Amino acid sequence: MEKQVTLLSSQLFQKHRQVEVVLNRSVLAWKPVEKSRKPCSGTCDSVQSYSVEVCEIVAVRKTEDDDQDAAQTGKHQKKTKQLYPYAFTVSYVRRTRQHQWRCSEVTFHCANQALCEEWVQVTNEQLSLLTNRPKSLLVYINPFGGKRHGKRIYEQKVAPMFRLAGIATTVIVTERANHAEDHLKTEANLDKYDGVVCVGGDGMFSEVLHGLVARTQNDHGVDQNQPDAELVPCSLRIGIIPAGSTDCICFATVGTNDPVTSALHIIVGDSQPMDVCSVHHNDVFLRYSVSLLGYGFYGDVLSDSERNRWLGPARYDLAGVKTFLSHNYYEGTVSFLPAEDDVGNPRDKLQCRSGCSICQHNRSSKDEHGDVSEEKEKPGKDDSSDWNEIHGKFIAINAANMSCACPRSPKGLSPFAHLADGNADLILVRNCSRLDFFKHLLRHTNKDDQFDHPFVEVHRVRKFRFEPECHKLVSLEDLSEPPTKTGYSTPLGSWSCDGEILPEVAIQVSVQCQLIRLFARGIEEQQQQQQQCVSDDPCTLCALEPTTD
Ligand SMILES: CCCCCCCCCCCCC/C=C/[C@@H](O)[C@H](COP(=O)(O)O)NC(=O)CCCCCCCCCCCCCCC
Ligand SMILES: Nc1ncnc2c1ncn2[C@@H]1O[C@H](COP(=O)(O)OP(=O)(O)O)[C@@H](O)[C@H]1O
Ligand SMILES: [Ca+2]
Repeated sequence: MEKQVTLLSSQLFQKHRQVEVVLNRSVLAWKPVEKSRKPCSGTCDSVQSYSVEVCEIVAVRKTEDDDQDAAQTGKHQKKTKQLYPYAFTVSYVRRTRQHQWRCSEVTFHCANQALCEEWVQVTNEQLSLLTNRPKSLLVYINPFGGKRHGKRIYEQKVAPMFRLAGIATTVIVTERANHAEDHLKTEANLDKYDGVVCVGGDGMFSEVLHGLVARTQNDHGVDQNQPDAELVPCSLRIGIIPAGSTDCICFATVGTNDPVTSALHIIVGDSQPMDVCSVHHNDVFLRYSVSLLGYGFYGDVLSDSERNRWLGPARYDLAGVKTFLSHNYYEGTVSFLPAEDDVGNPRDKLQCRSGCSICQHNRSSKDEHGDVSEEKEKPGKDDSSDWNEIHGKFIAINAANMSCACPRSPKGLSPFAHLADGNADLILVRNCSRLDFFKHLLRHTNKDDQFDHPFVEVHRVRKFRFEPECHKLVSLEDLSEPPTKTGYSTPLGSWSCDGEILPEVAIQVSVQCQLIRLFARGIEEQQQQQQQCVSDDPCTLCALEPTTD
């Protein structure tokens, strides 16, 4: 282990007490010089010593007089200011409950100006060594996503933090659907940026995904229409500021749908690789999917919800109840190529968490530059002989490329699916009674296993195909127009692809391992959250107020 060299160590003043403050390359720590009179009285037996990892410092700056005046009104404070007239403030990530992050501040007062400036300078030097942090971002805001708060959320909660962290931004408020996608495909000068941020829901994320992936393939001469084309990974990371209706891509990669938490993950420069499903109809590229490809129930919910967009997120609940009551099923054939044996299975109870070993296992198949290494080329399962085929009548066919955890279903459609393992979980719900289907749906909201029903099966797959049984029904040619997002369901049903209706029902899907990266780190284990107890003010582990003198 690298020996930690102390870069700075001083006795400073914080909250009217003297503290020993130490900075090394990875940690900023401080503790009262006198033995703390009031140790944390919670269960964590933490003494009053605090530490913040340098990689979780948002900014350090000289504290302006105005800030000090506002904070210091009492007699003690005035005395502090006389004795220690110079001060600097460190803003840092503090973990609160349920994976939420907040930006906390601590101010240290110094007796002399040179010392204060040295602290600001040396800490800033350490921050500038963190090369994974974005310096310049291209931001797209959908002003009509979710409850239509996107612009306000960005301006009030996110922009001030980006400014604090010294991140330059170009902000585009979209004026129409596909504005962000078109801009990314053709106009945007991407060399200027370290990442792209979307403010909105899964649909807005999908626009940025399509824009970036298409641009990258174009730049490298890769034809997206070729189902077997080796797609080139995108170099820019994508950040999501959740302001949509479902926000499952944000929720499943960060652990919460909170704009401030997402902004902090962007600022600290997190990186989470993600699989992307490519969807083709014959040899024509249709769309990419990151969250849910759903046929039958979820396709019908989406088709129906589109006509009630004005309802905001509640449109899905209304459409959900209507679709549930109509109780349609669809006949067809699903064929799939199973995942390799060593990547777990959808019921193994191994949740994808920050630093997930199953996803790491696959990371070795793509190096940092996205080149394909031997591992990927090794002879694996043969595409032709290992395909399985299932014919049946299905209420729902869902391909979850990741858990799809969201506020409606905190464990998600497939709780043990992985963000970056190169596979998707294919869930088949066969025709069953309304009551049985209701029981299955209800299990998405509690701890019970939603796959533990005789009419449900689930497979981890690398590729799959679907062919509807259309000969008994109206053929596609008889329909005057293809199914559109304007909302009607056809006798054949339709696929919802991350919240967009696909124009075809017969599709071929292939999981593209780690095609993109997000400004996220996957959901942190509870333990990872608790490690920071000593740095919290107040101590979040004990949920106590800070012990002030
Ligand atoms: C009985 C309660 C059952 C609750 C079941 C909840 C399951 C929720 C799984 C959600 C998976 C979400 C996957 C993500 C999809 C998104 O990409 C996509 C686009 O998002 P965006 O609008 O933010 O752009 N969103 C969606 O497709 C929305 C899916 C929402 C489905 C809600 C279904 C509600 C079902 C209610 C049934 C109630 C039966 C009541 C009987 C009396
Ligand atoms: N300015 C705009 N006007 C209308 N539609 C837009 C605009 N910007 C983006 N969209 C579209 O709105 C749809 C929904 O956006 P999203 O942000 O996902 O919200 P929600 O989660 O409520 O569906 C997306 O399909 C996107 O293409
Ligand atoms: Ca996956």
